[in-house]
Amino acid sequence: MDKISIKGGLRLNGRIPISGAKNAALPLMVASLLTDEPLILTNVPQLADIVFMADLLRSFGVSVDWKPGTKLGEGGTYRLQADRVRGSTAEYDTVRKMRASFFVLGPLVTRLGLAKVSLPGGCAIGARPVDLHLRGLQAMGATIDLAQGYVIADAPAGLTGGEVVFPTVTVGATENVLMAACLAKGTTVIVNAAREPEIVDLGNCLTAMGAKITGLGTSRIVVDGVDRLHGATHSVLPDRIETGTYAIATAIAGGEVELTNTSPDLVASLLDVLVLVGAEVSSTGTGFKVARDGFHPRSVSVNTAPFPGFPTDLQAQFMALMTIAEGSSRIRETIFENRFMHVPELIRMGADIKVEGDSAIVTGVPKLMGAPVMATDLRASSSLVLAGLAAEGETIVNRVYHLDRGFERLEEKLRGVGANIERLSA
Ligand SMILES: CC(=O)N[C@H]1[C@@H](OP(=O)(O)OP(=O)(O)OC[C@H]2O[C@@H](n3ccc(=O)[nH]c3=O)[C@H](O)[C@@H]2O)O[C@H](CO)[C@@H](O)[C@@H]1O
Ligand SMILES: C=C(OP(=O)(O)O)C(=O)O
Repeated sequence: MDKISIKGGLRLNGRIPISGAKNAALPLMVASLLTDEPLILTNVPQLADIVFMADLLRSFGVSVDWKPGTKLGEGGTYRLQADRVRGSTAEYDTVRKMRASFFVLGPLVTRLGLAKVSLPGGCAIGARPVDLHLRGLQAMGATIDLAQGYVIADAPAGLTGGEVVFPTVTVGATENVLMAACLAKGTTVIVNAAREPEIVDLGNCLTAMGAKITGLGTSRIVVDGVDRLHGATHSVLPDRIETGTYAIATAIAGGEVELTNTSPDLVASLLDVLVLVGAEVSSTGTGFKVARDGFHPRSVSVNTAPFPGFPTDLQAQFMALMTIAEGSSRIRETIFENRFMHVPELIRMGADIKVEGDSAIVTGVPKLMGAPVMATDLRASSSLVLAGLAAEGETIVNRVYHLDRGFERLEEKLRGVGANIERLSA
């Protein structure tokens, strides 16, 4: 299994081009199931999860062709065409590896009247139930049965619009219901919808495919069903989690880095906090710059929250920064109940962190020390890379396959701004 070695202590300087968002690209690829015409997606990042999704869609008879981008940060182009959909079962082995596989449930049942998708099960960051996905589709007339670990959604005469009220903000269930509603008969109203930029991106693509959607980016989305959708070309929005991760990398290592092909608006909640930490942030034509020069970061407390709040997917990376800040911070995780798996690993590097219920109390130490570490999920792994940038000596991050799920050419991007980082192939 590959490992990543980081020799810490170097400041970062230069430019990092940001890739397309994994969490936008995955549901956008699934949206191809809603039409028999080609859906062309550009700025698609080259990641393990994208390859999984392409394989899953191929298993349903979708033709998937792609060509990679040529430059660092330039995404690939995917052409997906679901004119001969032949299957409607997403097997356990695929859904287990990648939870976004569950997003096919709504599109398959609305297009074919039947879908069978494995329950995803728990994962490293929490139980992650799918009850709200199912309740949403039931509100649109689907019959849901559970058998041998599979969800069977049945709507032989198609779905009908309804009111879907989410008691909790859920990105995935909003996406599942949004896609299903496009081909349902009548109007669907999604109440307490997620407002994440990835939902807006998906909605914009569906609109380009002929869907009738209003309220994107608000907590009330209204979809008037249409008989059919057509093909479209859509560019995947920049990855705000990758953007935020490299912004924090600059704050932890010091130096000045410009993040291009992105927008400060996507990570406004993080940038507000980084300014309090002591970083300088300034917009540029194609993104923004982050700089931290000559002084220690200050401690700032954060609570994770749905967009536009502080993203749970940046919590681990921000915690790495707080381990070397002056003073103490409280980092409260409100979205997932078990998203502190990075804490013991950061402690192995010399951090002072105590977990109290849903919060981690981080007291800054003068320096971290390199160590062999390993994380059990994607963003936790990236937090260990960031800690390694600031640590004295060598950090070896094991289980690199987590990082490959969500960070395109991470070593190359960090090396390009002066980090001493390399992949050690097994
Ligand atoms: C592929 C993708 O886009 N993944 C993102 C998506 O995950 P995902 O879509 O799985 O996360 P959700 O927004 O659905 O989860 C939010 C909360 O709702 C709960 N919940 C969710 C569904 C459900 O049926 N029942 C239920 O109780 C979850 O357990 C969690 O506590 O949003 C998360 C929250 O921003 C991010 O961390 C993930 O990176
Ligand atoms: C948690 C994430 O992904 P997933 O929802 O696929 O587990 C993530 O992207 O940080």
